[in-house]
Amino acid sequence: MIIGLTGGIGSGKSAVSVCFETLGITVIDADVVAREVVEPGCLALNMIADHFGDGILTTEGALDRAALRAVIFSDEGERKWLEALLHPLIRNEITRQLSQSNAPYSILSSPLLLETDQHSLVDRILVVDVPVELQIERTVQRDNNSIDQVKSIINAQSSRSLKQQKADDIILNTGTIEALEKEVARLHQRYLKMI
Ligand SMILES: CC(C)(COP(=O)(O)OP(=O)(O)OC[C@H]1O[C@@H](n2cnc3c(N)ncnc32)[C@H](O)[C@@H]1O)[C@@H](O)C(=O)NCCC(=O)NCCS
Ligand SMILES: Nc1ncnc2c1ncn2[C@@H]1O[C@H](COP(=O)(O)OP(=O)(O)OP(=O)(O)O)[C@@H](O)[C@H]1O
Repeated sequence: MIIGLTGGIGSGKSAVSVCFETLGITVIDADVVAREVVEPGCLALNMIADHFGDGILTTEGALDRAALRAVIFSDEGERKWLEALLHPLIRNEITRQLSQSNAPYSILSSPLLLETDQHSLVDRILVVDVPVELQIERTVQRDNNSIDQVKSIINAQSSRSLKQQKADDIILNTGTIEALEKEVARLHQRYLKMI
């Protein structure tokens, strides 16, 4: 069984993932996979440098993630171009990693589970949910980004209400990390019974 974990930027996917990993569950993180497919030497990185120019690379030849983030969240056309290149590669690598899991069930954590065809890889959808104001507050604190930058990323993602509609299970992450751990432990017991 594969559980798709989603939620907007800063909603708490990584925090939830840590709780599941502590319980022995394999978590594949689409953001981590997205980094793997653009490592130096990969064809995708060369294509990104051809398209955006060498200014999108660091002096060491790696992807300048902050520079690309600034470009794609201020220009929808460029974001679509990047997604068309990377999403098929990300999906292939996710599928490969999921097939190697030996855990009782696995989790695919992805901010774009519902926006991409990644949702077809999962059996259930778990949404980690917070009000947009808290999402912005936690992201600004974590990433040291401006409120406007975070808002432009949120605008590129599906709405809170659409995620709630598509969810089989919802974790409301407005409490403490301890409350989150308890909620994950409860869901874990439910999932084990479903296998
Ligand atoms: C633009 C990039 C280089 C910025 O890298 P950075 O290290 O600053 O951020 P990171 O990758 O950790 O992403 C942070 C968050 O941004 C949001 N985000 C990232 N890409 C997208 C996107 N295409 N659309 C909407 N939100 C996105 C997600 O909430 C994600 O969790 C990177 O996010 C990227 O390569 N994005 C395109 C690939 C993609 O769509 N990844 C999402 C997982 S499938
Ligand atoms: N219940 C909580 N109480 C306090 N802080 C929290 C809680 N849950 C998450 N956080 C903090 O909020 C920030 C965002 O959480 P997290 O990184 O897990 O979100 P995410 O959904 O993985 O984000 P992204 O989409 O950017 O990958 C982090 O700094 C995290 O430590």
